[in-house]
Amino acid sequence: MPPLVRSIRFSTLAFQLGAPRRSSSCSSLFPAKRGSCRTWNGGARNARGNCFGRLRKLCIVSIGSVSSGSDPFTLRSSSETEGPALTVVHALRRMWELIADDRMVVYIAFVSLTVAAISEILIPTILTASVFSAQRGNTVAFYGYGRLLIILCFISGICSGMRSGCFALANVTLVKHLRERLYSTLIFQDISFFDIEPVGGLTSRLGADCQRMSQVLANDLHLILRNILQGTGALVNLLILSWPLTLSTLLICSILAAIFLVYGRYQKNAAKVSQDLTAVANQIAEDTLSQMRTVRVYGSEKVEIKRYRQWIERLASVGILESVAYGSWSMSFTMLYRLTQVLAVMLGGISLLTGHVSSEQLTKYVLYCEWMIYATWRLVDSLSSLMQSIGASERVFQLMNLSTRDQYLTKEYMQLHEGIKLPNLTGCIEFKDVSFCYPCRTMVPVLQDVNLLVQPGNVVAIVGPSGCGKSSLINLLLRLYEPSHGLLYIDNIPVEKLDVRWLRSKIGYVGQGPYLFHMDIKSNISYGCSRNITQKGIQQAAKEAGAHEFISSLPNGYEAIVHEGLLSDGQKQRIAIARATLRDPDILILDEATSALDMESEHQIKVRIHEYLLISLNGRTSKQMDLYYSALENLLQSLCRHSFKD
Ligand SMILES: Nc1ncnc2c1ncn2[C@@H]1O[C@H](COP(=O)(O)OP(=O)(O)OP(=O)(O)O)[C@@H](O)[C@H]1O
Repeated sequence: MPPLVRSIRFSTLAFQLGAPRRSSSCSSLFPAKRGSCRTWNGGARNARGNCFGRLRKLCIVSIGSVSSGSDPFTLRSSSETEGPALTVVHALRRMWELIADDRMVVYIAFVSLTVAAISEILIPTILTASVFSAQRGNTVAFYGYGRLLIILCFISGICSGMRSGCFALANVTLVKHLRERLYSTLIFQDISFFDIEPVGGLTSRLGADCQRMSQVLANDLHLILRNILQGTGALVNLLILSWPLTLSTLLICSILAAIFLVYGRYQKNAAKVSQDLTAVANQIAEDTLSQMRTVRVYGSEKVEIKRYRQWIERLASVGILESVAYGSWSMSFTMLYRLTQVLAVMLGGISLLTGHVSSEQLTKYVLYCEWMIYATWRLVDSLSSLMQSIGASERVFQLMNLSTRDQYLTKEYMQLHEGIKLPNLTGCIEFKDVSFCYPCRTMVPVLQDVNLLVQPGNVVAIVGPSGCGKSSLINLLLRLYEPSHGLLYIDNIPVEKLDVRWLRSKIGYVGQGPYLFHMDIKSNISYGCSRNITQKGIQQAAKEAGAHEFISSLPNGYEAIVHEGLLSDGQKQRIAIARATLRDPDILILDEATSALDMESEHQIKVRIHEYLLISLNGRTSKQMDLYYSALENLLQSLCRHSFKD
């Protein structure tokens, strides 16, 4: 039996703008200033004459909240106010937790790093010894040192390779886990979260920010550890050679570290501001590029370029400040680095002249001095890069810290809370004194004291002016939001007690926007359907929604990948209808589901819903059937926007 005509018990809520007057059955449905609405239920028949033109939903993505807090000149980020600043230790601990299953690679990397650093730090000593053994004419020692140098070169080369490879591997794992965890957290967020978080910002966190964080293991951390080891080795050797000379080098290194502390903090803030600004710029670009037709038709290309430029200019301002800071840091570093070399030669030369050190010791000293300052430079450079990565990670961790929506709360985030699953759903829906306002606009009541009863097998059309709250009723029924006050019952059970996934699997929903996923048509039709679906079943659903013909004419038929421009809005809507009916739902919700269809297609859908109802009402008395037909007729007329003009 075709899915569309198979269901026995169902309620249809069909939504269409219409009569702007209050009916007795929903006298308290909407606040007076929002306009009135009418619940069409069985006997109500004259909705048609009172229908008036509809206004489509306008979605404005506000970026003000994201952008205003990001000040490129003081380098203060909006996210600073959202909690205590993330410390390096805390960020590293979080990353360590994320790669819990792949720590072996990191351990191998650490061992390789240590062996490579030790073998490298021995090289100046052996190098000096081999040169001076040659000077003394000690051939045996010279060749011995030579062999040792070759072995050390091999060891350091092999271990360095293993170190870099293993850290890079750990890095790939880290990015994968980061994105996976962040994506899972975002997917399970409350719908109201997406009302306030711009999608462009979130994709930027998933893309650019996670990638920036990946530098932590692959570059920053491994270079930091390597240079700490090499610097410490150089320091020990210097102390053995001459502690007064070492102290002078240490003094310069301390000045370098102090300058870095200031610079590093600045870098961290700059990274955060850059990430925020990039997220806003991405959001604008995404907004504009996805609405290209509107932009072209309204000739607002230049306005859009200006809007985008405004943000990339701010981003560039931050970049300029960062460059100035980096230049100042480089200048200080180079001056101090050269000063160390001069000091080493001057102080070392004086010590040599006074006979405190030998020429061999002085050579070793100069080599280790060079080594130490080089290690300090690489260390602070990597630390500054680490600061940037930590800055970028702050918002990512904030998002990852968001708790999962209550509905889904369980031990493991992928499992759902166990609620009631009824053996049979009759489809009795009741709104009892329901009031509602959206969490992001708590001062604006959308629904007030709504009372509505939909009996099993009934078709109910809710009509009312645009923005009066029809879709909001559906949002509550689908449990996308919770009522601020009152209760919603399905089969006399409060909806919050029902298993949310089970409930949704019983509902077929066709929304206003014909949105399809970027996957093949077959998968789009069977999307979210838990029962076993055959190709035949999919085709049957498509036939009933009037979609089979145009799908078959596509080059790859049901395998064709949906992309922008492949299908018209009406065709997309028919696929969405096929998706809803394929589920064989107990409750079917059509929220302006045929708005993009032509008159003929709409008529076909009308006929099929008619057939669907006939099967549903099988076995009822003729009186009920008559009442039902007349009610259905009115509903279908209100569904058919073309018939309004007749
Ligand atoms: N996600 C949201 N966040 C905040 N307010 C919202 C949201 N969705 C809708 N609203 C507001 O709630 C009110 C009711 O919107 P709703 O979409 O339910 O109206 P509607 O009757 O379905 O309108 P239409 O017929 O134009 O689709 C509107 O004022 C709208 O601005």
